[in-house]
Amino acid sequence: MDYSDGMDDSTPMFYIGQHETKRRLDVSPELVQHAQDLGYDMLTSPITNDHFHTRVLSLLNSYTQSVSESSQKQPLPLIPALDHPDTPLGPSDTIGQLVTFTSSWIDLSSPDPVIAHLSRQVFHLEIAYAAFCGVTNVVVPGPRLAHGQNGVSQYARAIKEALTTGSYLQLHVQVSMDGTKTAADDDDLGHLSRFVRPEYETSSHGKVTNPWSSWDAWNTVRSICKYHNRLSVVLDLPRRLPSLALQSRWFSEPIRLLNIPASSFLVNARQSFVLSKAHQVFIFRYMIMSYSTGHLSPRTAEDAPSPGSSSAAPTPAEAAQLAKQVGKKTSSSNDPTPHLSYLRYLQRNQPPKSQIEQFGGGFQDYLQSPLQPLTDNLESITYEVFEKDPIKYAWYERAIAQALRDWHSQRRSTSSDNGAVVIAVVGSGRGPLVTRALNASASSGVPVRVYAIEKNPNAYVLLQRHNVETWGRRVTVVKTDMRAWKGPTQPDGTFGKVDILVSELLGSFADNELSPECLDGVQHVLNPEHGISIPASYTAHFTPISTPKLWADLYNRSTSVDPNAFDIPWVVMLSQFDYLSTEAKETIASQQLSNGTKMHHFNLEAPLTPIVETAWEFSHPLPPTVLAQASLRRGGSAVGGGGGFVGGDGANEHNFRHCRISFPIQEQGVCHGLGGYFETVLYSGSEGPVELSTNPVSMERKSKDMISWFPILFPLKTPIQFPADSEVEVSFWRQTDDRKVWYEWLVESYMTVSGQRIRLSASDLHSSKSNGCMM
Ligand SMILES: C[S@@+](CC[C@H](N)C(=O)[O-])C[C@H]1O[C@@H](n2cnc3c(N)ncnc32)[C@H](O)[C@@H]1O
Repeated sequence: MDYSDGMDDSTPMFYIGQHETKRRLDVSPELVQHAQDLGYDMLTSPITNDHFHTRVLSLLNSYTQSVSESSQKQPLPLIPALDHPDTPLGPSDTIGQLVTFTSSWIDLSSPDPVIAHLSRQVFHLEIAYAAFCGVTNVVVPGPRLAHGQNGVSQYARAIKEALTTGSYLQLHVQVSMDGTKTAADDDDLGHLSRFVRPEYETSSHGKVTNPWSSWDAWNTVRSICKYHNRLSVVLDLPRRLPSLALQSRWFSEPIRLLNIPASSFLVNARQSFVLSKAHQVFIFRYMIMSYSTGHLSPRTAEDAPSPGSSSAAPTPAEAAQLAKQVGKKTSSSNDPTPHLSYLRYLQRNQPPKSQIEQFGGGFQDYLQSPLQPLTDNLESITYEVFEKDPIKYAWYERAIAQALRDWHSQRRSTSSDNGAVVIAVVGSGRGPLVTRALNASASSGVPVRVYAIEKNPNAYVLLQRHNVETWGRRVTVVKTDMRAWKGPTQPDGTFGKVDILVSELLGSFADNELSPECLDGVQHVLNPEHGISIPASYTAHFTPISTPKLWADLYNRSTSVDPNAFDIPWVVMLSQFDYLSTEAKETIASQQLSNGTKMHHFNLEAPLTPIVETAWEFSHPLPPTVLAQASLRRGGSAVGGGGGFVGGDGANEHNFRHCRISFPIQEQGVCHGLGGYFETVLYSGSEGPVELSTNPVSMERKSKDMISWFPILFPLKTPIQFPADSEVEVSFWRQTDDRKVWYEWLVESYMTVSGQRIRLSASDLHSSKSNGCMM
């Protein structure tokens, strides 16, 4: 089968994945087996059938009649318990292979109290029976958006109540990606909304046109349900996908199932069902995410399940029909499951994973407390992971080699007696940067004398071993805190100076592993005339993000094991999240279809660029005056060094930082925290800068495929909700006393109305002081 051909805009011929309510077809284990023989993983089934539906309608009819005949107030109708003919389901060994649906003809968000009351009863009867049978997956049609916010809250309340039933039920709220019609909006004759009394009628037949309305509704539902971990989304993919901003927002949500209606498929010139390029890109991204977040259990490429698509799961009636056809399957044109075959084709032809996706497999959205290499001694395995980075060490080698070449060409004097440039790798770990310094010397032809300084006594053993086995005893290994090192010991017992200080003490937010404090403390060994530091400078960057998944994780921690969870900056490979502030609105591109028509979609070639701002910068070496003042405050002498690390109040004042930055917000959203990144200039000389970056805006350009650092998350205890076209203002502090360094952060939301700037809401002032880094 060839899916790659030009696409046609004609309407597909048949539908799959509609859950069956009209017929009573019991979900037997044989039927489930048939579906699996056809290559499906799951089967969809309604929880109740039209027998039950008819019973409820007749109850409503008799109630309406009795109200019209009697002048007295009638008690609200009560639906009796389910009867055996009301449901195709029963407990069985195969119940786990079902995706079940609650009735789409009820209206939990109805403004009419009678309809709402009946709907709630139907819903709770169905949920209770599904839980009793051992069902795990229940799809609930989303709220009717035309009923407005009140209807959504009412709907959310019912969902919250349902979540207390059965501790294994996963409730999936079915919403359309772009606010268009969903199953809940069906207006067939049996829908309860047809029976709404005139005084409660809303514009429910009016079209909801805001594409963000279903995301808004979902946001309300999950907020009211406190980000419950058994509550997720079934997303209906329309034929034309909405803006990339809205798509990207959905990616940050817990999507468990994609529903791809047959009407969203195109037919190509070879009469095969295919999806548009935009759909393919969306599905590929979803596939990566589903596997990485454990939504789907990965299998081998050949027999991997369809991508969580309820479209790929047939109904009992379809499975029975397809089971009859399967024997006839001889050629591709006779394929009884063409949509499923196409999804499996996409699955086999996914784009290759990036370095970071390969390396980070299993780490996506996994919260880790930041390393504190100054206080703690790292284990060998941690160093081993660093050393796998294909970029970081190569870039350091480039930087050192360039510095040596410049040194040589500028005929600078050196701090050694034999003209060799003195290099000290401070915080050398197991020694990879020492090896790179020696390589740089060899490649540039500039002789060096190398010192390896490390305070971790265990890593020190390996450094000594390397020196004997690999470096030919060319390196002087010293076990000490770099701040206590007095410099290279000279033959006369005095201490010499260093020409180039090489260090890698950077954390995910640049300075969070106390690189500034350590480098200040060792700067006294650096040649004051022309000594250089690699890195020369580093900057911390951040941007507001939405990350419901991580917020839910932190909320659970904060209510159980870790009450401070929201006051800790977490290192995390951000995966299921959305940038809230992006460069200007996206552009529209059009694709010419083979029948001549044009299909418009948001420009996939120009993805949205986040706005990531610089919080602050640190440069090394410090100007001598700043260092002298700090040293005096510390109680040491203004010249020389080793005056002790921890001193009087204000000794580290020069490493205090503060910023207040405003981010434009294009679309409505919820901020759950700040994503933090860094950039560093290792060396900038006659050949231009050598830089590393984890900043999403520059990482591709500066250090593509670097894997050593994940971003850092500064979370917010109370998510900040804001409207479209507003502003988020972030205040950030790097605080320090004479013992510790920590961060404080505050997020506020503003909107300008008729020229007046209004403060809408604000987060708590968060502080990581109790978890700060000891100096
Ligand atoms: C992030 S690791 C980098 C190790 C190695 N340079 C690499 O790139 O693989 C930082 C190293 O610096 C060491 N370190 C941190 N603070 C130090 C200090 N004040 N004095 C000496 N070593 C320090 C840690 O023990 C650790 O080995």
